[in-house]
Amino acid sequence: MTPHAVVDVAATAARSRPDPRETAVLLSCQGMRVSVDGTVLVDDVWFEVRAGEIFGLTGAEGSGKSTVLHAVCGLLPTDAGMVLLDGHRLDSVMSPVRTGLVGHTLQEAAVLPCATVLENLEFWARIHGSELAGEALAVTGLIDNADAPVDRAPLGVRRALGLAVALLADPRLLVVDELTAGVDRPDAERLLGIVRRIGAQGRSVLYAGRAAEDVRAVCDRVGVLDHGRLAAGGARRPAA
Ligand SMILES: Nc1ncnc2c1ncn2[C@@H]1O[C@H](COP(=O)(O)OP(=O)(O)OP(=O)(O)O)[C@@H](O)[C@H]1O
Repeated sequence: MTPHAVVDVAATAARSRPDPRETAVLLSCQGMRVSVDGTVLVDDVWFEVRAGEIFGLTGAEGSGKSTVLHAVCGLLPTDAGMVLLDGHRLDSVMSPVRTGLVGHTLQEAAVLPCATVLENLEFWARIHGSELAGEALAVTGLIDNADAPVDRAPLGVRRALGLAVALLADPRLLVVDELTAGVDRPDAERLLGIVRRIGAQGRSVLYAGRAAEDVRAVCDRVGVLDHGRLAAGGARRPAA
């Protein structure tokens, strides 16, 4: 079945990575419905994220973006439809986060507020048994802020730390929520640059945010959520 209400942004720039329109489907969300205490939060949500693709979800406050992301990460159960990750039904496999298939920015990364950016990253690296702290530090550009105490670091640095932590398990799919909300413009641009770099490495990204301009600036294709349902929408991705 074909996902609907998603506009193909199409490739606008020459890329070194494979064209995501021609790669295998990594995430397939087929008619997802999520309810909490009998209230339907999202319903009939269809979209696909292909290998190496940056797929965006945007929509107004409360439209259901975070709900979809939590369900994709296995953190909220779906009660109708099907979510396939790498061809496997989400409800029939181990937590995609625990298995390292999916990494996300849905939890607070700066858990040691008085410690530095690097110490926080190393803390999470130990939790994940990961040796990728150096690589995560490099791709997020946090090398320059490694010694900054996180409680005094700008929000943009804390958000970049969230991305770095999410990369520690080397996930096939990176799930990113509200990366630029409340961040000043220069830092927002830096964060969007990190997402582009991560995509350029061939990793798939599911990127959600209220700031439609930012979502369109980094994504290959964009779906717009409206009151828990996917409506039309789209944008063009600028040249790198
Ligand atoms: N645990 C919950 N129990 C009941 N209702 C919830 C719960 N979580 C979210 N909601 C409601 O579900 C709807 C969708 O919320 P969600 O956070 O997914 O939207 P969003 O698009 O991510 O919003 P925002 O842009 O503000 O982050 C909202 O009406 C919200 O109030």
